[in-house]
Amino acid sequence: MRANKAMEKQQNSLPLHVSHVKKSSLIINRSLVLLHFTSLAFLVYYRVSYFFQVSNARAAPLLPWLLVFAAELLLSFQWLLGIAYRWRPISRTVFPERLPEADQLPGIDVFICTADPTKEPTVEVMNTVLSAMALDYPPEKLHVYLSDDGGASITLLGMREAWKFARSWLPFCKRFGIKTICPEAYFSDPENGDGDSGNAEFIVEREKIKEKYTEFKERVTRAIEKWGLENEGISRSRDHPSVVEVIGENDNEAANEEQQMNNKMPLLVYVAREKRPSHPHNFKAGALNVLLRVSGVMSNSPYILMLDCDMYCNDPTSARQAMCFHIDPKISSSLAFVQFPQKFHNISQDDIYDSQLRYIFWSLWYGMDGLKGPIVSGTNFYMKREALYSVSMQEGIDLTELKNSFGPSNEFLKSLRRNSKPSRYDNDSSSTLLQESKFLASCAYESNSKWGEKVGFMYHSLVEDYFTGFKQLHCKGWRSVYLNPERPQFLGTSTTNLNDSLVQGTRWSSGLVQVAISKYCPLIYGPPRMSLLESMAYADLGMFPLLNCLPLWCFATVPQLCLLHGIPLYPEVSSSSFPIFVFVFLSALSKHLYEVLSTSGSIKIWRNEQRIWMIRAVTCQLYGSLNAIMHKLGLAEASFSATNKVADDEQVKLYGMGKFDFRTSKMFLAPLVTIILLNIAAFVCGAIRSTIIKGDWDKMFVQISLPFYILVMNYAIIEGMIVRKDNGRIPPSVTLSSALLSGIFLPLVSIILRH
Ligand SMILES: O=c1ccn([C@@H]2O[C@H](COP(=O)(O)OP(=O)(O)O[C@H]3O[C@H](CO)[C@@H](O)[C@H](O)[C@H]3O)[C@@H](O)[C@H]2O)c(=O)[nH]1
Ligand SMILES: [Mn+2]
Repeated sequence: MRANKAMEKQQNSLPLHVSHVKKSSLIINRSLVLLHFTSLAFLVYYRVSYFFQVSNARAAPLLPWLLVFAAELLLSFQWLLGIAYRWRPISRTVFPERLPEADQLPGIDVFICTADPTKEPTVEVMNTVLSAMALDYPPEKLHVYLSDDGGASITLLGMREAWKFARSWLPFCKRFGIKTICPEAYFSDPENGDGDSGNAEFIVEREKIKEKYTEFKERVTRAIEKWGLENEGISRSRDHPSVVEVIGENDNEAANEEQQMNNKMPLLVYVAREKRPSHPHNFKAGALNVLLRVSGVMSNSPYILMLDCDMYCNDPTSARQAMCFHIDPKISSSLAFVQFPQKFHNISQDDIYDSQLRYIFWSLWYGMDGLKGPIVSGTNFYMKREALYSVSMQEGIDLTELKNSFGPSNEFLKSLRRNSKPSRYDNDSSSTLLQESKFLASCAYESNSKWGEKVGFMYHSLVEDYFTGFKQLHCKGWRSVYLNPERPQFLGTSTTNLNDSLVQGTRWSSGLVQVAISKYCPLIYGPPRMSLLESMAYADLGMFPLLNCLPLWCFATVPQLCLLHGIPLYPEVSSSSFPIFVFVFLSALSKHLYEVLSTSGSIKIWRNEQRIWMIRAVTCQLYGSLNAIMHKLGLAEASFSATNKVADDEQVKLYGMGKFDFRTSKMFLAPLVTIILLNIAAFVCGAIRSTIIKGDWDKMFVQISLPFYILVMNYAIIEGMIVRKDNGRIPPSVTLSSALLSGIFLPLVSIILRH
């Protein structure tokens, strides 16, 4: 109701947000598309006409030739899909100062997920909780829920401690206008300029709060030590009943103080859903669905902010910024969510693993915003609750039908109808509501319902965000917007070592390919439901692991093996078709270079991104794709291994120096080492053979240049194999065994290729 009033008022006043098309990128992008398209057309013409030559006029056996052509086609197809992102990039600005009065703003529920207290340190998780509580929003309209999939008592204890500290932290932030509302970030950077350092009162207060924060951390750390000893070797995360606790509920002293000082606190709720080994728990999507239900009966805010536990609020204004879109009557009825970028506090200058996902958040999402909006990106978005329920909530819907979709809780069904009227959790009904919440968080609740399939977050894929955004939202006509203000609104912990980055990449690839090879493949499921460009953008993301790993494996091996046998696969330097290949290669590189440079990157960043693109394609994208295929065949189970957020000093140091940390499994190292060894062999032998012995270098020019390029770009791997002596190098045993394996395996492949 209130939100509606706010909307009416808004109708006639100044706009809350504006968008503008990025004209110069649009022109440059479309020109590059035209150039690249023309050169690709020539390339395909060359290959196809070669194919129709009389067989004895052909210089190469058919198989390797077909393989490189297929690889060229796959990469070209991927490029074609990617046009969608470049077509019409837009950017947005908001004017939160034009928002209506606080009492007219709609309620917000914040969902934070944590899964494992050993990988996700409790103090860090509590910092996320505290930062969310300190958002600049009316406290009675803000409700923070933490889902603990670890079911760990230490997390609950951490919440109680965090609540106590919040009673000092929140008023402090408000009183002095603190922007860095995450206490750890605030206190670890004394020069952040937040607050008035000339003000004596502020300085005294800050010292007091700092002390309180240190005490808070000490109490949690002591509790962790105790908990660690008691729980050594026991894992409760898979077998426990549901626990729901409203934090600070029975704290009478606090309640009095709240009243006296007019110092209201947001509602804070701990939820550990029931887990039983016999029940699939559907990872993060399962946790989010439980939070949707529990919050539905407790606060039922019409908007939800989703946060991972490793992603804290770095600025108090994101909620108000997001509301600039959500309460705008012109777009509100079709707007599902406002997405902010994922940005990270632990990125080094070189960012060798592309941990900041620059490409996605600095370029692709602007392009999607010009279509129907960016993809749900896991965290940092303000979602309309109703969009996830995917039923229109008019009165009079059949009750059995609702129960079939949403499960048996009457209390929850009631919340569906009150959608825009949040009912604040109050003491009178507390024990019945808690009972109901525990029921809503039990594992049996979802059986015989449509949760995960038609309602809430989707279970079908390990990348629940991508798939939910696609099937539940954009395919149903909802739209989204992307907002990337200068000051990062959220800051997270990214993976900054090779192992974590590849493990995470394998999970993402597997989840994306799961969708791509199902009936929900965006190219098939999308077009009847959304525009072609939008389907292409979704398809590009869903298929990129497949569209990268196959061609890159091919380019890393086939031309090289053929070079060793003197089989040419490309036109000779003097041929009129030679420039086509040079042009395609340069045009592809320059497109990427333009995108890096125009988003404040450097040539070094460009090189690093090219390198990690190659490394990922032949490792995690291959394994992820295979995993998805095996899963489809019923040969593998889905597993979500959460990334490790505990920093290791040595790893951090190597990452900071821009040096690879090769301490990862053989599964990832073996392909890298094998490919490098093959390329060294091909380059050295091939160059000698075709310049000195045979003198056919102009026929072999491309095939000699390719391994050269690969080796130069990936010098870091050679260095790791041969030059480096530190702990992060590639163990000589791995190099040796890869050499042995390829010594046996490659001659076999060569035999096949020659026939
Ligand atoms: O069974 C689980 C597994 C994970 N999580 C939580 O999910 C979040 C994301 O997990 P994380 O290990 O940090 O994975 P990332 O790869 O960093 O996450 C990215 O990829 C995920 C999909 O794979 C998205 O959900 C995330 O938002 C996105 O940041 C974390 O808060 C976890 O605590 C759960 O709640 N339950
Ligand atoms: Mn994460």
